[in-house]
Amino acid sequence: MPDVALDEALAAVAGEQPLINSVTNDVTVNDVANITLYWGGLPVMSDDEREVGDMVGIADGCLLNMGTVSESGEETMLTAGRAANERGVPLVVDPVGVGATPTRDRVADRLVTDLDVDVLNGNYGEISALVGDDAEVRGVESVGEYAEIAAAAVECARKTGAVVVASGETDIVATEEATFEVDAGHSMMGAVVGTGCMLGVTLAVFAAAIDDPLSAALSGTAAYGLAGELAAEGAFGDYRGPASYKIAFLDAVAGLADASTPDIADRIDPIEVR
Ligand SMILES: Nc1ncnc2c1ncn2[C@@H]1O[C@H](COP(=O)(O)OP(=O)(O)OP(=O)(O)O)[C@@H](O)[C@H]1O
Ligand SMILES: Cc1ncsc1CCO
Ligand SMILES: [Mg+2]
Repeated sequence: MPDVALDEALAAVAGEQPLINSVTNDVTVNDVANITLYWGGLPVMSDDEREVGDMVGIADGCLLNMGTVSESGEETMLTAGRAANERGVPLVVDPVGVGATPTRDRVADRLVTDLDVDVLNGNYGEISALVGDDAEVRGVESVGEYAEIAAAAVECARKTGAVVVASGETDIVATEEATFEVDAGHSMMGAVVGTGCMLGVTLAVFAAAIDDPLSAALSGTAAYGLAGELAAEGAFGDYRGPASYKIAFLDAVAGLADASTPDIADRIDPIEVR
């Protein structure tokens, strides 16, 4: 098992205060910025082709989220990703909606082929689609059954060289060599648009502060789920539905370091994948 203590991970983030450049979608950009700050990082959203390489060059982490990608945005993401690779800046890719349309399939393929991706996150449908498994992605939503999701995540790790986080009721974290189930989170997280996008930038924050991408992915995924649970328990105020839950969840992220939380190691189980 890699090293995954929650207090150490949060202290590493606080110590680093990593600057994260997110090239992300127009839908959840503000949530992605705020959660970066609430973890203890610094957000910037440069997405101008002329500037983005320089900004990523001085950043500590980079997120590429193709949720509303355009023709020019595709080139901007590749420029940002190449700058990250050249400068050794940890790179996270969220191939939002891959599997839904041929355009998204092509963009996602370019991102994972042309770039060295450190951590790749997507919902079950997206991870399955990336490796050519049967997947039902309607717009950006994963629908359908994914009995083989762990095998798909391992195949995706093999194909991309990234640490893969397949999000859903149980999150799967996979490398070519090892696979883990992360049992943290709450069903309310699935009722809020953008929890996958915010997981992506969370992984960038943790990867910027923790050298080993697998430790970063495991601790980031588990910490994120714990915040979701604390919010659902009402530890950050009562919620009345998904909109107020989102606020409580963001407060839980900001307050996680000071909250009394169970450690994350017992939420992470190595699993065998055929
Ligand atoms: N039923 C559930 N139980 C526990 N956690 C959940 C559940 N549904 C979603 N989550 C959590 O919510 C987060 C987002 O996962 P999800 O797979 O819904 O992302 P997504 O489809 O990419 O979201 P979006 O496109 O809205 O950003 C993950 O951390 C996941 O663990
Ligand atoms: C709804 C939606 N459409 C494109 S990106 C996005 C945000 C959630 O992935
Ligand atoms: Mg998503």
